[in-house]
Amino acid sequence: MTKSRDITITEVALRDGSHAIGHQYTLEQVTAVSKALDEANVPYIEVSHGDGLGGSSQQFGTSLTDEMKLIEAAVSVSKQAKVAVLLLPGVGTMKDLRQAADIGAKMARVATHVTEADVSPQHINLAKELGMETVGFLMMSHMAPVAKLVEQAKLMESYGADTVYVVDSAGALLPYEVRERIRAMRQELTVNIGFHGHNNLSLAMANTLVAIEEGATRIDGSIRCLGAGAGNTQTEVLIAVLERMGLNTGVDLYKMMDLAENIVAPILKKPQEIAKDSLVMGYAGVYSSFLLHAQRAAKQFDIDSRDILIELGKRKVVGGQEDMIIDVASEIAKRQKIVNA
Ligand SMILES: CC[C@H](O)CC(=O)C(=O)O
Ligand SMILES: [Mn+2]
Repeated sequence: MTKSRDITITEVALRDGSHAIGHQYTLEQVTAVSKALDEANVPYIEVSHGDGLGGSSQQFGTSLTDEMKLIEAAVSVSKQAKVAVLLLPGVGTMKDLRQAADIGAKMARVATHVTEADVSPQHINLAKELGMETVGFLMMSHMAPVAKLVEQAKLMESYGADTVYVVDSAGALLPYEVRERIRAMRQELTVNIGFHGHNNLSLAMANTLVAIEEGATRIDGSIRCLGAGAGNTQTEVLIAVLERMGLNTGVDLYKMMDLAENIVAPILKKPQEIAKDSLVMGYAGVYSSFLLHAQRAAKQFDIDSRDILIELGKRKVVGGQEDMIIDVASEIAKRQKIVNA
């Protein structure tokens, strides 16, 4: 019999990692990764477009493969793992959620900007009606003070979320900021608390451990750091660290290392690292999913991608405002032309 898990891992490479590869997952890749994750006893595998169900578009990036086909493939090879989907109300629809449930997704993670939990009740309710486990996912958590975050988390709890996540979308939170957020949520909420980090400031692991110390039991990771920006907390490393701490995830470390090395590494065009742009994202508090968009815009306008990211951070641009990246790039280019004239 499997020992009960102290920490429940959701592997997000097949969703968050979609940003890192321009949403170009193939059916073969998703099948191979899901099968190996299932065999390693990972309990939840998230599969969707990087921006969640319905994200495939010019604005966010067009998927190579229909995400429903990818979800179906993951479900078909998962014997014990449950497949999760992400949904941003306004991007994904009720119809998308029904279809995902029909083909076997068992968990719905309903994501909103940290101050906009009130757009999530219909989707959380529908997920519950469909018999799915529900998660409220408060993105860009660094942008709200602790009291506001707790207020929004309580709203999601009141709508029926089984778990509420602090999501450090920009990889901008410092360990003490994670501590105060998770501690306050633990005091005020009765549901599970989760943490989703990004490694732009090399703090994803430290932040995850602080979150666990303060009572988070649901943790996201991406194998080989295959996530947006510099990636997420690296799942196989986290499993090793938690084992050293005497915390059981139920996940097989050797199988995860083999999967990372043999199947996931070849998917990455180059190894994940904290390069200048991802570092600036953490520093300036910019959405990790903006990375490739900003790099493309920098090329188009022949300017420094860091200038775009710094300006996006100043303007507090949030998910869904990807069109601002081009606006900002074109303004910077014009300004620079005038200065250099
Ligand atoms: C745009 C959705 C986003 O990638 C969700 C997420 O993983 C995050 O905010 O970190
Ligand atoms: Mn993320």
